[in-house]
Amino acid sequence: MLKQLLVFTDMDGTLLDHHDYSYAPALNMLDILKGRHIPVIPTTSKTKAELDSLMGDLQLNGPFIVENGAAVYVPQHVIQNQPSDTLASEGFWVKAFAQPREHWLALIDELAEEFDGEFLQFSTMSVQQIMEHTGLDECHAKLANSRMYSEPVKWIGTPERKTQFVTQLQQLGATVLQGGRFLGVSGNCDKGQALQWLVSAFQTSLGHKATLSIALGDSGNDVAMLEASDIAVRIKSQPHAYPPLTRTDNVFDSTLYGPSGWSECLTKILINEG
Ligand SMILES: O=C(O)[C@@H](COP(=O)(O)O)O[C@H]1O[C@H](CO)[C@@H](O)[C@H](O)[C@H]1O
Repeated sequence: MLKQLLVFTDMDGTLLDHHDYSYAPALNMLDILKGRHIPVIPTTSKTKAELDSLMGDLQLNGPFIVENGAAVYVPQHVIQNQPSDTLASEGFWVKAFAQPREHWLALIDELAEEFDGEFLQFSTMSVQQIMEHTGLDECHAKLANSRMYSEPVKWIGTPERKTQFVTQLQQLGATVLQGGRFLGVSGNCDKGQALQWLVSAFQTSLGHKATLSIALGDSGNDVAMLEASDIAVRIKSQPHAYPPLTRTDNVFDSTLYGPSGWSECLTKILINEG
């Protein structure tokens, strides 16, 4: 194989089942990718704390992208020379793209009165409420609320008011991305910018060897990385339609849901790419 394949994968609804967060149907493909030294790079709205736990479960030890592209974590054993614009922290090179969570909480507060009773947000929800709205257990609900750069918002008002809420947040300088369950409120960052930064860091560290990036996702917050990758895979979702893309080349749509669709499409791509 001439090119280094890189797999950027969304978590909820993609590698993990939307409802029970199982990745069992993807285990065989994860093994195949590991055997072929193809990095699987979680690219998610989840937090560093959640990823610290999930990376071990998935037996992954490479880079990952958190909070909808707000930060990229690259283990120092993967890329030895420090990429520019990164900080060194606990064995990682960390590239941050967004301001801290407190900044976005203050913006949301500015709209709290006008949209009173129309949304919930992690920072004011109890652990029990986060568990109810996510289906996560207590430990994982706490990890999900251990955020550095972004705030998940659960919209409970009408679709029209939601559009007004999002527009006002954008006017205040926020980027708002729709996940499977929540709106992610953060800065000028997305999974696509983070993917591009990491591909470039890999290329530099590999002596400018060609790469082939494959992105897999199911929701609105995956659109930027699906547009930015060499190959885009849209994973079929029970709660919503495939995310709309402007590109039409090198796009695969899974016929199966979540991690089953993930394995289905990667099997086809690996056959094509040899
Ligand atoms: O917005 C959502 O529905 C998900 C989306 O996560 P992905 O970007 O699909 O991995 O993320 C939020 O909810 C998860 C639990 O359902 C939490 O684990 C995440 O921290 C939170 O951002």
